[in-house]
Amino acid sequence: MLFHVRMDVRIPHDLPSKETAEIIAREKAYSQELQRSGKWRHIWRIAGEYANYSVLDVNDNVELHEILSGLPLFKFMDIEVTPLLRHPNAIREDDT
Ligand SMILES: O=C(O)C[C@H]1C=CC(=O)O1
Repeated sequence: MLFHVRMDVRIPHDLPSKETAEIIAREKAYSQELQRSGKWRHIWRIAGEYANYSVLDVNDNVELHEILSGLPLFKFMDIEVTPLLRHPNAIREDDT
């Protein structure tokens, strides 16, 4: 199942910089591992914002929730999820 996910990151300004750097490093490792596994298909920076658009390919809503709630930055994010399905006019065969 494909999901489009928007993540807006709002790290409190008073979080110590060492802690911020450590969370961001863990976030990178976590998302890159999921990208390597194929579960996290796309991640795009939204120009001018500390936010991203991502496409995740997961088994079900439960797995999506587990992945998103496991993000090291989860508690500092606003997340918006949109379920996707194949468009009837799509011509790419390898993109279900
Ligand atoms: O958009 C961001 O920078 C937050 C984030 C979510 C996954 C990731 O690798 O970075």
